Amino acid sequence: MAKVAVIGAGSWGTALALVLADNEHEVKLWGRRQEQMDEVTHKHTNHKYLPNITLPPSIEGTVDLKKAITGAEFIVLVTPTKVIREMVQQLIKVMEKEAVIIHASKGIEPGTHKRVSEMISEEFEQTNFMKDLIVLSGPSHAEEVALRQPTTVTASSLNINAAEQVQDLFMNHHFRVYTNADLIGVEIGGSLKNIIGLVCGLTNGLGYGDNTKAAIMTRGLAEMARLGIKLGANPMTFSGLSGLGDLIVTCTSVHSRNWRAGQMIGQGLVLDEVLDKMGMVVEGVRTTKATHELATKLNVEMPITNALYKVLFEQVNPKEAAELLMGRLKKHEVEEVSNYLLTEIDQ
Ligand SMILES: NC(=O)C1=CN([C@@H]2O[C@H](COP(=O)(O)OP(=O)(O)OC[C@H]3O[C@@H](n4cnc5c(N)ncnc54)[C@H](O)[C@@H]3O)[C@@H](O)[C@H]2O)C=CC1
Ligand SMILES: O=C(CO)COP(=O)(O)O
Repeated sequence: MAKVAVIGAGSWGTALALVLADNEHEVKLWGRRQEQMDEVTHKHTNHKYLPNITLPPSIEGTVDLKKAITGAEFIVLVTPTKVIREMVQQLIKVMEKEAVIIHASKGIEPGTHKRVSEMISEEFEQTNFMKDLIVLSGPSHAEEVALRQPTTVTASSLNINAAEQVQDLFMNHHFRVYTNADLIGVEIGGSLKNIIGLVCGLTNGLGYGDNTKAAIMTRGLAEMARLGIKLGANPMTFSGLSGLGDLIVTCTSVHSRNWRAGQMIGQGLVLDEVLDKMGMVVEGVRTTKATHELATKLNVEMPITNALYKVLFEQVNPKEAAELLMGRLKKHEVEEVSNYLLTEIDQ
C-alpha cells in the first residue's frame, strides 16, 4: 500500500483516485473548492464531474495542498495543462522531500511548445523534489473508468523502472497498464488526438458522416505521427494506446469534451460560447494553437490542424475550411510518412 496524492479533482483526477483507492492505496484528492472536497470526503461523490458515481469512502478530499502531499510517495498531477506550471510552483512551496511525479494531463503549451513533462521538469529543475517523472496516457474516458469498465493505458518514462512502478501502482482487473519508453511519442499522441477529436466533432456538426470521420481519423493520425517523428518519437507509438487508441476513443465517443466542443462549433456556435457551455477543460483548443506554431516552425505539413486553427482563431467558416482541405494539391498516401522516416534515418 502506497501513499498517493492526486492533484486536480476534475473528472480524470477523481477517476484515477478511485482506481488507486480500489487498489487499497491511501489516497488524498486535492481540489480548489472546499464544498466539493467536503462532498468527496463525506458523501463520497463528486457530482459535478462524475455524476451518479459513488467513490470509495477511503478517498479523502482536501483543499490543503500541504496536507495532501505530506508523506506521499507518489504525486499525480491531473489539472488542465494551462495550470500545470502554477500547480508545480505551489507544490514546491509545500514539499519537504522527494516524490515520484506522475502526470495524466494531455496538452502542449503555446509559445514554448513544451510537452507537459517538459514543463514539469523545468519547474522542478532547481529542486531535488522530483524522484522520477512518468506520464499516464491512453484511451480512458473518466466516466467509464469510474464504472470500472475494462480500460487500457500506458505508463511512460525515460526511466523504464519508474514506469513499471507506476504500472504496478495503478494496474488492476479493469484498469490494465502497459509501459512504453517513448515519452515523446506518448505525450505527442495524447495531446494531438484532441485536435483531431475536435475536427471529428466539427464534421459531425456540419452534418458529414462516417466517410468524413474515417478520413479525418486516418489522415489525422498521419499528421500526428509526422510531427511526432520530427520531434524524435518512435513511429510505432502512434499505433499504440496513446496514439491510435486514444484517437479512436476521442473521435467516436460522446464522452469526449473535445468532440462535443467541435460538434457545437460545426453547428455554428462561436468558440467562447462553446467553452462557456462545456464548463470543463477542452485541451484541444490551446493545443491547436501550440501545434500550429510548432508545425510552422519545424516546417511539418499538418493540414487538418491548420484548418482547425483557421476556424478557431481566424474566424474561417468550418465549411469553407473543409473545402480548402479537400481542394489541396493531389498527394501520394503513404510516401509522405516514409519520406520522413528516410529523412530521420539519413540524419
Ligand atoms: N476526463 C477524462 O476522461 C480524461 C482527461 N485527461 C486529461 O486530464 C486533464 C484534466 O482533465 P479533467 O479532469 O477531465 O478536467 P475537468 O475539466 O474535468 O476538471 C479540471 C479540474 O481542474 C481544476 N482547475 C481548473 N483551473 C485550476 C487552477 N487554476 N488551479 C487548480 N485547479 C484548477 C478544476 O477546478 C477541475 O477540478 C486534462 O489535461 C485532460 O486532457 C486525460 C485522460 C482522460
Ligand atoms: O483523453 C481523453 C480520453 O482518453 C478524454 O478526452 P476529452 O478531453 O476529449 O474528453
